[in-house]
Amino acid sequence: MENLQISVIGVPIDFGQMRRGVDMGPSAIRYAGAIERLEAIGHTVKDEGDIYVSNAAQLEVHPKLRNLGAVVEACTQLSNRVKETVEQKKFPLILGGDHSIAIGTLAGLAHHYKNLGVIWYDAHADMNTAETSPSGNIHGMPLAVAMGMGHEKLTNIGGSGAKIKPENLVIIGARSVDEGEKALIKEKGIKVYSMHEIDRLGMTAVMKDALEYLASRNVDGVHLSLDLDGLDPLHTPGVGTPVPGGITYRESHLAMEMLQESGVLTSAEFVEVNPVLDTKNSTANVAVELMGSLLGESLV
Ligand SMILES: NC(=[NH2+])NCCC[C@H](N)C(=O)O
Ligand SMILES: [Mn+2]
Ligand SMILES: [Mn+2]
Repeated sequence: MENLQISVIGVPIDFGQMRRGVDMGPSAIRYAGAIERLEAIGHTVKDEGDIYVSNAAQLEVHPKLRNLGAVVEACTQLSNRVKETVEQKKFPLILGGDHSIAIGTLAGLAHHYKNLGVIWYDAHADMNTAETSPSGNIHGMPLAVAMGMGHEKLTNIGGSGAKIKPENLVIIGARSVDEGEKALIKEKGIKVYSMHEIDRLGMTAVMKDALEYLASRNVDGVHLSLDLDGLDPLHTPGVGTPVPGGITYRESHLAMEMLQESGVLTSAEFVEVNPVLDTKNSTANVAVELMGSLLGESLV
């Protein structure tokens, strides 16, 4: 296994949704031992600290995009930091924060990767716009924004236009998808492995197929965006929008191990860890354990 230079960037924001506390996610993940765990594998890990997010941020209020200004400000900073990290040939590992931060991550990656593959490990499809969103929560919108859809203050972060191609996206674990999102998935022909495919084919076949699909797209990098609510809330209770019937703990380790084995991963983010809703930091612990598998820890 290749030893990486990993830059850990925390994004302590909870403005992309309504359950306060997910801003403490980066701390919880650090306290669960993320840095030490990755160092033990043999990587060189630099904790770059957190992006500054004012916890009083009511920068711009928008009727259908909750805390728009605060999200734009944090994602703009994150986009710059991710861009710099890639330029320095380091592996960006982003700790959330709610999933709205993926807008910044993908915008930063897009400066370098012109044909990026994205694996979206999530109970949700996160491709609403202000028009389709049932909640107005921006954490349900990052994939739409990255595909170039939505409010221009969001789509212009890190430069205008689309940051990823719909045909380079793979969603794994979906089981709570809104009507507008379903229409968009159909329209764009997006590859989704819902819980149905995971149940039916098993995680081994799903990951094999997903990785072959991305390889066939000739991607120049692969970003993993892992929302802890992709797992079943039995394993990761500390999330704001839990959906029962999710991916198991073992299946998730297998998915991470297969992704590691493929050797294609170029960046990752772990989001939606909310310590206020958690029990004894168990969700942050799972995040760190999955990071271990993702970045090359071996069982024996
Ligand atoms: N990153 C997340 N947990 N997203 C949940 C989104 C839930 C719902 N689809 C919405 O738009 O509000
Ligand atoms: Mn989710
Ligand atoms: Mn999500």
